[in-house]
Amino acid sequence: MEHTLKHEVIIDDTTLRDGEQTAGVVFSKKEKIAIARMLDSIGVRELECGIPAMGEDERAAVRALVDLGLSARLITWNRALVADIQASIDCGITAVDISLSVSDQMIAHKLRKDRRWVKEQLRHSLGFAKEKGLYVSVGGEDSSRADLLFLVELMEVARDMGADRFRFCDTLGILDPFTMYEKVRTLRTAVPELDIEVHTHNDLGMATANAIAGIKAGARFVNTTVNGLGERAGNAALEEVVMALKLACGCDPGIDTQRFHEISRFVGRASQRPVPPWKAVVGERVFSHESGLHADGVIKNPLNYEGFDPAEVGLRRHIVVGKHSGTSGLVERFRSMGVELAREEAAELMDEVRAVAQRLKRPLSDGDLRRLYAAGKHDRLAA
Ligand SMILES: CC(=O)SCCNC(=O)CCNC(=O)[C@H](O)C(C)(C)COP(=O)(O)OP(=O)(O)OC[C@H]1O[C@@H](n2cnc3c(N)ncnc32)[C@H](O)[C@@H]1OP(=O)(O)O
Ligand SMILES: O=C(O)CCC(=O)C(=O)O
Repeated sequence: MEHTLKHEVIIDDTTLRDGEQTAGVVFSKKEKIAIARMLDSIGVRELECGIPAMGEDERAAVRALVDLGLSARLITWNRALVADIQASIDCGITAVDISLSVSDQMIAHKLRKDRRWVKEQLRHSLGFAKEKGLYVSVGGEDSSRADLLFLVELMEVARDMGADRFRFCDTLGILDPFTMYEKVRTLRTAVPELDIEVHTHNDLGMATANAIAGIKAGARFVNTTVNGLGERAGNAALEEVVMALKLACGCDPGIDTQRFHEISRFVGRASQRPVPPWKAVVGERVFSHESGLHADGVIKNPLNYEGFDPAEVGLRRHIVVGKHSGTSGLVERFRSMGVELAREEAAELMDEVRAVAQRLKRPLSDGDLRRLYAAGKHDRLAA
């Protein structure tokens, strides 16, 4: 496996399509516009923005997004049906994902067709889309369970008919990164003329890892959603994929990450799926340090215990005082409250700090600390 990325990576964010498919989530048109503007402004180059076949409300939202004149390319999701594609065209859309189930499981038991039908339907719908001058991603739903030779056949049809890329979907989120790498690499080698897009789900907690594996195997496009929203356990999170590309793969996809926290909070509210404080990259508390040795290390030099500067994603560092604290963390926390505490004084307070944290089952607030300090001072005066 190659460890450094040599090719460009384009983020196609599908918060407004797969993200909104999270069971129970609905974005208003206004929220869709705000999300699209935010993603566009931070440099996301492509937005999968809806499904015009759904009806008039969805079409109105897609049209409104088209009217924004964003820099990002807008792409819609379509079944391999001329009517779906026409509905996208009617919204002013010039790029479409044409989706077909490609695993034998789904071909037989969902579409209730056979491989020949899938190939024919691809030819028919892709032919229509190209005739209309559209940019096309051919979406292979359930690619991860499909026969690779059949995928190669479909990709060859797609390539020969002028498709712009093939979307390899781990629809059920069942792959591990090593298998993902091998499958995408095989397809990339077999049909090098057709770009690959990877779409991963988080059912086994590997959406981001699989997205990165697909990119490392040669995929040029990657799907993400803000906060990892999406069907079931969600998709690869935008903030995770971008930071992993930058920090673990040495590849900058050109995104201004400083607004990640703000965008995450907005999408959390709009989706009514609040972001857990421990959510990787954007969780409110992922730069909180309580453990004595960690707090000491991070105070001396943040790089000791932080892989990147919290400000890079719009967050702040917190020194938390609680059951696992040590003297350095306590001194630093008092300093931030305007109280200069000698190390010895802090050491004397430690037992009480632990006891309070243990009793309350939570970290100590500024108020708790002031009370402890005042009581300690009183004791010291009395002694
Ligand atoms: C993996 C994914 O996330 S793919 C994206 C899926 N997203 C969504 O489903 C959200 C939006 N969906 C909808 O609003 C509706 O399902 C619509 C408008 C697409 C279709 O609605 P309806 O016509 O009422 O049908 P329904 O929802 O029951 O869809 C099932 C039909 O679509 C067919 N179908 C499913 N996928 C495809 C495909 N890729 N290409 C062609 N037909 C397909 C099924 O075979 C079935 O056809 P049948 O009734 O002849 O058996
Ligand atoms: O484009 C496609 O075929 C489907 C994309 C998708 O949402 C999935 O497979 O999970």
